[in-house]
Amino acid sequence: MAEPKLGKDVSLSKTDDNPDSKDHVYLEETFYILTKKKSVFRVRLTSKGLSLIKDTDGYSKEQAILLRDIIGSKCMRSKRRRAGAGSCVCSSLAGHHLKVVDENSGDLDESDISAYLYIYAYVLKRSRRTQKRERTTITLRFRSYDRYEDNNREAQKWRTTIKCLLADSPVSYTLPHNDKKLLILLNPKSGPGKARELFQTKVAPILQEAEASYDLHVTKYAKYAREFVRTRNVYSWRGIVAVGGDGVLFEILNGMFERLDWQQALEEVPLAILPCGSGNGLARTICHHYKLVLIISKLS
Ligand SMILES: Nc1ncnc2c1ncn2[C@@H]1O[C@H](COP(=O)(O)OP(=O)(O)OP(=O)(O)O)[C@@H](O)[C@H]1O
Repeated sequence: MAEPKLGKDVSLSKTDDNPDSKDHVYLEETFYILTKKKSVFRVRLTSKGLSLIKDTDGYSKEQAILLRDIIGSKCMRSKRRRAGAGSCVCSSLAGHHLKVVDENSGDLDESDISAYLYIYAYVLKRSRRTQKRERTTITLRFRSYDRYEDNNREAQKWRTTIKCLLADSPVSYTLPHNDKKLLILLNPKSGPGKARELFQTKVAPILQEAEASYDLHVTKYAKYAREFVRTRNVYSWRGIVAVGGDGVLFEILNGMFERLDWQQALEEVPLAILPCGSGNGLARTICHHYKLVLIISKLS
């Protein structure tokens, strides 16, 4: 059954910044929240990010998710319901327990023709003493059309536009693609020896949401990272990420400087550090210098 234009839902989390409303608007749709039927949301995708405008009784309130906090998005389809499970997908959505699966999963709910767009953001939250990034998922449900394929096309349009904006490439109907992977050099001995676990539990899921593919190399001995960077074709990666303490980044830098093409390599291949050491002094210094927030995640 075809839904009217308003027949779309959005579940969202609050943020405190507002993008400039004069920004270029790429896409705009109206959605409503099923739990609060009178709440109508206009969702805008602008060059600054997502703008969620709630209109109630002539009064309008705007919330925003800045583009710099958005890391990726994914189109999903609802999951086949098991016997005894709730019969209404919409109520699950309202309770944030919507079961969605990948489009090519064999577990699809063929009776739900909606396409769901999940947008992943890590929003900076400041309190008096701490600063942290909070994972936020915005779910947009597309069901204006009576065929899944048409709803999915709409959702894909949003996804492609978000991807183009994130990649800083011209907005088009085709996904921008960067076929280069990240090179991750991880020192399993750094700090309390938890780098591998931290990477798998905290970092890998974020890279997956961002659709950032990577080659992971675990260092086997001291000077492994240095030798690796000195001898490999570093241009085949889009960047090198040190996962460990100061030592592993120091090795990477030394490896770069030992190359004959060190100048070009340093100019073309960005370096990064994911602090997992004991002191992480270098990461702290870099963050302090660039006025960035250093967030050291702990295993729970
Ligand atoms: N597989 C390995 N086995 C033993 N040592 C290694 C291995 N891989 C790397 N190393 C060495 O471990 C040293 C220390 O690593 P790293 O700086 O990452 O951790 P850390 O000293 O605990 O952290 P921090 O410098 O923040 O205190 C590095 O200089 C590196 O040469």
